[in-house]
Amino acid sequence: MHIVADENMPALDDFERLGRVTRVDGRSLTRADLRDADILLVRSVTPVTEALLADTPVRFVGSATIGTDHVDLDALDRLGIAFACAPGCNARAVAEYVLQALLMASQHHGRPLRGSTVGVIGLGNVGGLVAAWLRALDVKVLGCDPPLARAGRVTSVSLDEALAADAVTLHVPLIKGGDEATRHLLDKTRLRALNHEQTLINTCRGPVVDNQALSRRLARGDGPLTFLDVWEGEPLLNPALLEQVFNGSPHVAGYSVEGKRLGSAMLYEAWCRWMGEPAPAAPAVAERRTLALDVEDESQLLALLRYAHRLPEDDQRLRRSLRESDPGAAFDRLRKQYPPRHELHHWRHQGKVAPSLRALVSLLFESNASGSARPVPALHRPAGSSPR
Ligand SMILES: NC(=O)c1ccc[n+]([C@@H]2O[C@H](COP(=O)([O-])OP(=O)(O)OC[C@H]3O[C@@H](n4cnc5c(N)ncnc54)[C@H](O)[C@@H]3O)[C@@H](O)[C@H]2O)c1
Ligand SMILES: O=C(O)[C@H](O)[C@H](O)COP(=O)(O)O
Repeated sequence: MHIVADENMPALDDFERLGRVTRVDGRSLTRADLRDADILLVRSVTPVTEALLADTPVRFVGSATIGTDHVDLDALDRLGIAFACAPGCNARAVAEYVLQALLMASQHHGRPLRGSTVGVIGLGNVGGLVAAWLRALDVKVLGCDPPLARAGRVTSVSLDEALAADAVTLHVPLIKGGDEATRHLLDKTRLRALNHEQTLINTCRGPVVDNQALSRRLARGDGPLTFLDVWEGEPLLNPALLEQVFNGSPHVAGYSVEGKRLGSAMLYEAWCRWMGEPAPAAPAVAERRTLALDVEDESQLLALLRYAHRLPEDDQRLRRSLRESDPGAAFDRLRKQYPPRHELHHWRHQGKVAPSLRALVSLLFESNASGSARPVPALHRPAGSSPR
């Protein structure tokens, strides 16, 4: 068995037991790399197209990501190739990023997060978790998810109602065309309606916000306090826009040690399911070390989140990278060499917690390593195909 895998995927031990693993640069991967490959494992930087896979022996493609806008599922269907991805694998990492951004914004605006309103656009794995954490803090969540509302799974406000909140955070998939398109969901008109008292956070996909229109909006000086983790045109971003945002990062909101490992493990689980083999046992929960910090107010809550990850450091590294001769390569290098960052549930919390923060702090440290909270891989089987 020959497995071709993106060089930025950790924890491929299970696949290594299955056969030979060749590591490749996901951005420059070509069909020639797949001439004798059975399995292809990618991350979000590899466009998975008919041109890449036609006339190769690949029978299974796995993407260790939540987003799948880089994958042409119809082409995989036509070619009879199974596809797996990892919904929810890094949802906690993104939710911690968003919570930290919201607390930074509250400090900047000089008003508490508790009691404010937050528009959460998209209430799936990430948005649903963000909403649950915020409700635990007595934040008024204006959740907007028309597809889930149509399925009767949530109640949804309109997009314009959600955009009127004190802060707005985006968690939709990138859908480039058709009736459900989310490309430029925040266009010139919607961006015009946001003001300097508000906060805008985008951690889903760059093109969900019209970046040119956002830059023009921010240039007027009365736009929202903006946090961008994702950019139109990655790995090249608009340097003027980075200058204008309050905090920028190189598409790393989901880059936790746990999220990346879980992404790889979920693909192996999907492979076993595809092959009709028993699922691997969930890894034993390691003994957790203690994180001793009191959380008696929102500034201490911010300090707690920063014990795990400091958002301003992502921002400083990204701004420095723009001074390099090849900023696109620098953006990718920041992602490849991202310092190990743990999700909070890696530790066991000890310390005084204000009664108003107890519900949230206990959710932040809840383990999802096993049981019903453990995310399940998605496996797409092309009609009539079989693994053997
Ligand atoms: N920056 C990062 O590192 C990072 C990490 C993980 C995920 N992501 C991105 O975040 C996106 C969301 O992740 P998720 O796990 O929550 O995905 P998900 O599929 O679980 O949830 C997406 C939700 O958006 C809803 N939706 C679709 N169109 C909508 C619209 N027009 N308006 C409102 N809601 C709409 C869907 O019904 C769904 O409930 C992913 O698709 C991925 O692109 C980024
Ligand atoms: O969709 C996702 O899961 C994230 O955007 C993912 O973390 C992006 O990281 P990449 O796959 O590009 O390494």
